[in-house]
Amino acid sequence: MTVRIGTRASKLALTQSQQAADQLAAVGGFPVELVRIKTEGDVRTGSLSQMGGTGVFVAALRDALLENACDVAVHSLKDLPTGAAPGLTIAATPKRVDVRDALCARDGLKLADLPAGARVGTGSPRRAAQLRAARPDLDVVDIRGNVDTRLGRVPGLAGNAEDAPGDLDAVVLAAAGLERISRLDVVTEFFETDVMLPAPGQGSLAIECRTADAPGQGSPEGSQGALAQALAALNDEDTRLAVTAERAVLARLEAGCAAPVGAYAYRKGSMLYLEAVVCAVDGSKSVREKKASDGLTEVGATLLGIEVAELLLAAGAADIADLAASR
Ligand SMILES: NCc1[nH]cc(CCC(=O)O)c1CC(=O)O
Repeated sequence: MTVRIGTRASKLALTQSQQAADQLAAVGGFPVELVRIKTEGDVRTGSLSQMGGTGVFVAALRDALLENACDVAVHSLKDLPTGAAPGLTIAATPKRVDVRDALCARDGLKLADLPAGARVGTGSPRRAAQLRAARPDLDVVDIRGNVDTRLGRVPGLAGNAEDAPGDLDAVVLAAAGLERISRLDVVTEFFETDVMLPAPGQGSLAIECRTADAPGQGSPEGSQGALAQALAALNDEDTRLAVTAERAVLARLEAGCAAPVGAYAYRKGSMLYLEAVVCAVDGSKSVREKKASDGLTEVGATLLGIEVAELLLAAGAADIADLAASR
C-alpha cells in the first residue's frame, strides 16, 4: 500500500506536505507519495476575500479525498472552515510551530520605525485591523499571492538576484509559513499576541483523511489500519486542545474566514488558556476577552471557546465587525 498525500502545488503547501509525508512514512513504515491537486484559489487571481476566502484551497483537496484520488490531505489549519466535512476526519494536528504574525519590512525596519503613511501589505482583515489599531497612520494595502509573491513586493526581500523594485514598505505574514519555507531571515519583528492575536489555528497543520481510515475507526479488515496508527502517532494533544478552543470561538461567532477575529489558546499544566479579539477593520475599536478552563478534553476546549465567544458578543462584537464577512 502506498499512501497518497494530496497537496496544493505552492512552495509552502509542498514543503509542509513533504514534511508530513516523511513523518508518516517514518512512523508507519509504508511508502508515501505526494499527489498535486490544483485548487480554484491557485487558478484564479482575483481578491481572495472576494473568492470566498481560503476555503477555496481546501475544497479541492477534500473532493480529492472523497473521490479516492488521495488518502491524506495536509491543510494549514487556519485555512479550514469550521463546519463539518461529511465523510472526513481531522486525524492529526501535529505539534504547532510559532503562532505569531511577523512584520517583514524593508531596511530592517520595525513597526515603530515605519514612517507615517508607509504602505504595509496584508490580505487579512484581522491583520489589517490590528495593524491600524497599533499604527493608525499606516496605509494598509490589500494584497494576495503566495508567500514569495508577497515578499517580492518589499524591496530587498525577494530572495533572488534580480530583486524587483517593490511597491510596499512591508508585509505581514505568519511566522509559521516563513519558518516552513526557511525564510525567517526576512522577519524584522515578531508581533507578540498583545499587539496582534493570530488567526485561530495559525501555526498548526490539520491532517485529514476519510473517516473510515481515521484512528479509532478500525479498518475493514477489523484491525486498526497502519495509516490510522501512523496518523495517531503524529497527533499532538496539547495542540489539538488549543486549536479546538480557538476554532470554537470562530464557530460560535458564526464568523467567516475574512472576519477580523483573532484567537490564541495554549495549555499550561492542568489549564487551557484562551484569549480572543474581534476588531473593527478600520482599527478604531476592538473587544477582547480571556478565560481559562481545567477541562482538558475536546468538549472542555469547545466549551471554553463558546464561553469566550459569548463574552465577546456580550461586549458588542457583532456591532463593531461584520462577523459574517465572506460567508
Ligand atoms: N492564508 C495563507 C496561509 N495559510 C497558512 C499560512 C502559513 C501559516 C500557518 O500555517 O498557520 C499562510 C500564509 C500566511 O498567513 O502568511
